[in-house]
Amino acid sequence: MLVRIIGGHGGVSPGFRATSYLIDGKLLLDAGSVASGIQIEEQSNIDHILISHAHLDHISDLAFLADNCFGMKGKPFEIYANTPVKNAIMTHLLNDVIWPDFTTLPTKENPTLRIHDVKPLMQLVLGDYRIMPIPVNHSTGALGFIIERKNASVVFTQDTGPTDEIWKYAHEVKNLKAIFTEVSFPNSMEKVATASQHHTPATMKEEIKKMPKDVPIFLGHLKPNFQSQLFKEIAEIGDERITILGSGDTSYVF
Ligand SMILES: Nc1ncnc2c1ncn2[C@@H]1O[C@@H]2COP(=O)(O)O[C@H]2[C@H]1O
Repeated sequence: MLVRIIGGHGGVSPGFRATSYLIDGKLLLDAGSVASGIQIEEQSNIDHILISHAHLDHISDLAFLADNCFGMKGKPFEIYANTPVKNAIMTHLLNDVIWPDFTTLPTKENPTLRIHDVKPLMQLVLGDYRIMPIPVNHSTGALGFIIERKNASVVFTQDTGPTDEIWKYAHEVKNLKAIFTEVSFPNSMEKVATASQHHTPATMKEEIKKMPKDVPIFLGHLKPNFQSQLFKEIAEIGDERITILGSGDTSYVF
């Protein structure tokens, strides 16, 4: 499984892109930077898109992806989201006011985007991938995913504060190769992190105790304005398994 970090930050600023991870060029995990971060031909090769939650930094590029690839693919981008998240996207983004409803364009029968309901804890099979969507502690309907292909499984919590269920599932997974999760705010901003359901390095240090042992941990969603403080405080966790997602277009093979 090749995981390409198109964008791995918790905000947008020069050098920092919002969350979009591309798996094997075909399966996209969140649409925070897919349109701004990769070429249009690569965008049009994507088959399936998992959306973790409805916050703008995870869905904004659905709009630009649809516009870029309109009429190019010959088939829709198949999007999978929890029902409240799907409803939010349709009501607040693809509502023919903020952006055209690309789930009916160019035609209802053969649209640019098609959004399917994901049921939490019901396994989804998309091509070669088996995907378990698991509720996490973030905004309404937020899901993390455990994705398995052949002999590799990877946990993606996406945005979350301290959470439990996904770690219970992670302990049951065979061939777990990596955990992608988040640290958004420095320790001095723990109140904001708690209010907005995110981690600080201090809360991540506790969270790591719930995770399966000896599995590499990738930390993303750092807020752009707190990079240097976050790098320092994450180093102070003192865990050799940790890699911080950087600003470059980086890929990892599992
Ligand atoms: N209570 C809050 N106080 C300050 N900022 C917040 C609060 N709630 C949400 N936010 C910010 O709004 C952002 C929405 O997207 P995120 O969840 O990535 O990160 C969130 C925070 O950066």
